[in-house]
Parts: sequence; structure tokens; C-alpha cells
Amino acid sequence: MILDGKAVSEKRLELLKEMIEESGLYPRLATVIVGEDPASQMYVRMKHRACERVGIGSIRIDLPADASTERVLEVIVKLNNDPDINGILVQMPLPPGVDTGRVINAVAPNKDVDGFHPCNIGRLFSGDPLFAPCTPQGIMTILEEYRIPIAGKHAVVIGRSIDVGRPMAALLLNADATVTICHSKTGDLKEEARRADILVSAVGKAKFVGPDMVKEGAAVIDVGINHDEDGKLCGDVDFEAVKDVAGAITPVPGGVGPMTIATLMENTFKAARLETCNSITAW
Ligand SMILES: Nc1nc(=O)c2c([nH]1)NC[C@@H]1CN(c3ccc(C(=O)N[C@@H](CCC(=O)O)C(=O)O)cc3)C=[N+]21
Repeated sequence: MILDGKAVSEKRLELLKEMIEESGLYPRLATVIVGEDPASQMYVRMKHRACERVGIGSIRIDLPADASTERVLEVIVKLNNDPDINGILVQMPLPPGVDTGRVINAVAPNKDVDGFHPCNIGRLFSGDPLFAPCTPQGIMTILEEYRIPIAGKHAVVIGRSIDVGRPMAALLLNADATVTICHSKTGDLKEEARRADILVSAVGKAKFVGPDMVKEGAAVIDVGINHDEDGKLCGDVDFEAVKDVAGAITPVPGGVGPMTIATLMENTFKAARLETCNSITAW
């Protein structure tokens, strides 16, 4: 079975649009983009387009590639204090001259729709999430939509990044999976992967996951964004070879990517609803 992330994202965006309309709220997202990386430019454009579609207002702040950390922090503090903004997204990766850790720490946790702030990561790992990072949260939505069982299953996550691998493991653990996190220093990665009922690959290498790494019937989730020899967009998984072994598999494109954007919209609506609670205990 192919897990159609594009279709699920469309469905969720339609639902969200109705929910926003009914709420009477007008959520607003600010994106901050530093530099002119073409992929980042494209992703940010896609995010603003999604905002427009569901009834979220959005503004975009562009800074030059040589902007100082202080300058980026200044912009974030202003957005933190702006009552017209509910959600703040700083497009990653930042140029090497900008201190990413300081930038992430500066975003107000209740506007952190990316879920990267240590407060949000901590809440996620303590089993009481506020905002979870969009890519792994979007993957949970796909698994839910297709009724793929998680509780009691063995999940293996390849990759330990703060935006995907780690929060993915926390979300699966919160859903009662038994979770293994693998990375570049893992002893026998093949053997670990083969144990997975749910295998999530977030490595960044084309054809990294072959059929010899997949248990018959497993759900395979491909988070990779790579390009093959012909320059065509592809994931980490050798799709053609794995699709007959796996019970379910996400394609690239059309799998995890669209879910990331749909989840960002959902998180922004959540941020707008939070704002209407004036007590921190209600979060
Ligand atoms: N602060 C921050 N938050 C992010 O969520 C974030 C980020 N920085 N930096 C970059 C990554 C990457 N990302 C994607 C979003 C959509 C697609 C997507 O929709 N992809 C389409 C294909 C698009 C194409 O044609 O290239 C698909 O897979 O079908 C992919 C990747 C969000 N990211």
C-alpha cells in the first residue's frame, strides 16, 4: 500500500480551513528566511501558499545571507512581542554565520510552531507536548489516517536530528511503540532496521534503505530529500525495490513533505487558539 501523504495533506488542509472559519479566529504566521538558498525559498513560498488556502494570514521577513545573529534575534524578539503574530517559523538551515541554537532559544515557546525550542522538545519528551516538530507530527498523522497500529509495535528511527529523528522517536514512544534510534555509529544498522514494524528513515542518502533492511509487511516512512543521478527528487528508500517487501510505504515526492506543511498550518491554528487562553496553565 502506498501512503499518499499528498492526499492526506489535502484532506487535513480542507478540514483545517473549515475549523478556522468556524473559530472566528484569524491566525497569523511570520516566516523568517535568512539568505537566498533556492530550496529554502521554495519551501517558504509553499508555506505561504498553504496559509492563504486555509485562511491564515502570513508575513515574511527576508534577511540577507550575511545577517548577524544579533540582527536575527532582534527580528525574533519583535515578532515575540507582536500581538498580531501567533506563530513564528525560522527557515532552516541558517547560514553558517548565524548561531542556530541562540535563534531557536529566542523564539517564544508559545509561538514556536516548528516545535524546536527546548521547552517544546522537553514537553514532547515528557509526554505532554505543546508543539511537536511538523515533519514527525505529520508522519503520526499519516500513520493515524491509514490506521497503522503503533502501540506495542517495534519502531526504528534512523537519524537523530532535533527536527526529525529525536522528536519522531518521542512521538512513537508517546504512542506506546518500543523505539530504537539508529545513527551513523550504530553497530549493525541492517539488523536493527529489519526488526522494525515501523521504519522511519531520515538520513539524507539516496537508496540508503534497501529491501534487505525491511521486514516483510513493515510500514516504511521516507523522510529523505535527495536527488538521484538524473537530478530527480528522491528519498532515502530504494522505493521500487522496497515497495513489494513493505506493507505500506511513503513515496518521495508526495509522502512526508506535504504533511510537514499541513502540520505547520495545524500548529499555527493551535497557536492562535492558545493565545485566547490567558493562563499559562491552560497550555
Ligand atoms: N524551520 C523549518 N521548518 C521546516 O519545516 C523546514 C525547514 N525549516 N527547513 C527545510 C525543511 C524541509 N521541509 C519541507 C517541506 C515541504 C516539502 C514538500 O512538500 N515536498 C514535496 C516536493 C516539493 C518539490 O517538488 O521539491 C513533496 O515531498 O512532495 C519538503 C520539505 C520543511 N522544512
